[in-house]
Amino acid sequence: MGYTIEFGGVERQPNIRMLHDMKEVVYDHEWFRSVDDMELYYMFRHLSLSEEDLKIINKSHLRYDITVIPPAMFGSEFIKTAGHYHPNVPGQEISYPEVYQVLEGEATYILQKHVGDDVVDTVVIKAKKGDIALIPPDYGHVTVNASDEILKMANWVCCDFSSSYAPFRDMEGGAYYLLESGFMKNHRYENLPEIRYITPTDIPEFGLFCGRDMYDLVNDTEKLEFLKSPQNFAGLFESIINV
Ligand SMILES: O=P(O)(O)OC[C@H]1O[C@](O)(CO)[C@@H](O)[C@@H]1O
Repeated sequence: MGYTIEFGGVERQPNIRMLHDMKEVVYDHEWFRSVDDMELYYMFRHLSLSEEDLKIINKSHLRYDITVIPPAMFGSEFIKTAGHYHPNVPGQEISYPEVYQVLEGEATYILQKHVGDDVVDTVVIKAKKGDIALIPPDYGHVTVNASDEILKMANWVCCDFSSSYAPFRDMEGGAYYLLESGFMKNHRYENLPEIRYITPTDIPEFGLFCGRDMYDLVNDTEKLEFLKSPQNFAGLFESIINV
């Protein structure tokens, strides 16, 4: 099967996340056992509109990706990404952040912050077309498509690290599942905080504006410095996540 997109006049081939990749993290294990493997979502990584842009992006140690998540249910749970954390920036006590923009459809971003063994903060950002959602340093994150439309979203991220999936797998998913009936705590996590809801927002300091295509930052990659050196922007991240 597969799914392709056209970007920069080129047909792009995705990495495909299969249902069986999600064995440990789905809420409804009974449903999981009752269905065959299937394609879930499509990840188009390292995109650029031109060769010139690609040189700039690579030189800047950045990555622009598009992810397409068609609507689906995992039994009673809405389709979601596997969930991952980013590692710390070498030599720093802070992990790499990321920024998403919804290109089509609606996204529900579920963020969780770990301190030691505990999740100390859980944040939900509901985003629609054009909206910007920042994943600050030290927040693991899952994207849910809780709609009946295709979700297409883009991200800018530093390309110098690999994501860590084990914390989500080990806990059988994120801190909260999003079910048809609403958010459900994952009881494998102890003392979970209640969800805080924040809204997508412009971040002028990073050149990010809801409704303005963030791909254009390829022409102003200094604005994306926060993705590589988050330690220099800690105060700003705090003010964005703690509104
Ligand atoms: O890596 P996951 O958790 O499957 O999430 C999917 C999306 O997240 C990213 O890895 C960026 O964090 C995208 O490249 C990818 O398409």
